[in-house]
Amino acid sequence: MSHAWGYGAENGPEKWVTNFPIADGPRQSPIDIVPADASYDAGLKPLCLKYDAKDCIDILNNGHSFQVTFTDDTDSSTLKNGPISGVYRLKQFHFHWGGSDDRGSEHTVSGTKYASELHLVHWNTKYPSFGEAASKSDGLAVVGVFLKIGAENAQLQKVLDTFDAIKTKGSQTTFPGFDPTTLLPGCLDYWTYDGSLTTPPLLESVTWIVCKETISVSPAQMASFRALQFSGVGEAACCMVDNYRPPQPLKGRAVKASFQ
Ligand SMILES: CN(C)c1nnc([C@H](N)S(N)(=O)=O)s1
Ligand SMILES: [Zn+2]
Repeated sequence: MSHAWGYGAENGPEKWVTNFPIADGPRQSPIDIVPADASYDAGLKPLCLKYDAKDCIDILNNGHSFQVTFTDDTDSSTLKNGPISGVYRLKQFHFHWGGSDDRGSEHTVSGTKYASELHLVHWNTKYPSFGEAASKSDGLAVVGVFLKIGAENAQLQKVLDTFDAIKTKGSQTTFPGFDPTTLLPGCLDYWTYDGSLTTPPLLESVTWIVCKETISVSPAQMASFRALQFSGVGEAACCMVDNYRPPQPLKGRAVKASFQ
């Protein structure tokens, strides 16, 4: 790959293996979730997500997506229970989306693609930092939520209202006091499996927790996502669309369901 990774024909998901050979590893993400093949596990606990809006710091266009970053030096915004042991701290959340409403999610459900997918990224506090945790098989836990085209999402709109300030790569603005709980579906039934980061370095350190229930997003709101740019100031403008990795081979992994 001649330059940094991205989602274009020259540097996109099919090319990542050149610089990141783990792209062909045994526990890559995302995957196609087939509910009929998922086994109900009565031992799976309900998710315990407790977030403090005071931990929300800023929002950044990182050239691949936009991310909302949280202070993670205390256990005030955490994920517990579910399929994990111990306490995982919220680091950031971000989204993936398509160039049109018929695609954009990373995980799919029996082949169904959603318009977007929210990822809430957490790290295991048995390790001293996110960076340390990211290299451990039980280091990270990402909660995924599908965005389905429908009614306008008023809570999501609070995030979209910052977009004029983060249009181009590297731009950021303060974003205090946002509670990501408001982006979660009412029902927290989930599928879970052992996987990886879905962008380079594709580290195989993620316990994926994908919610069965979707949240809504309107077509107009999706158009706002697509007005963001992969490109930086002074570069040829390139709309931020199709920033998703397609499903990867399951390679014998089990997908468990927290519900019957
Ligand atoms: C360093 N962090 C927080 C992340 N690195 N890669 C991430 C991927 N975008 S994902 N989709 O969360 O695996 S998130
Ligand atoms: Zn992601």
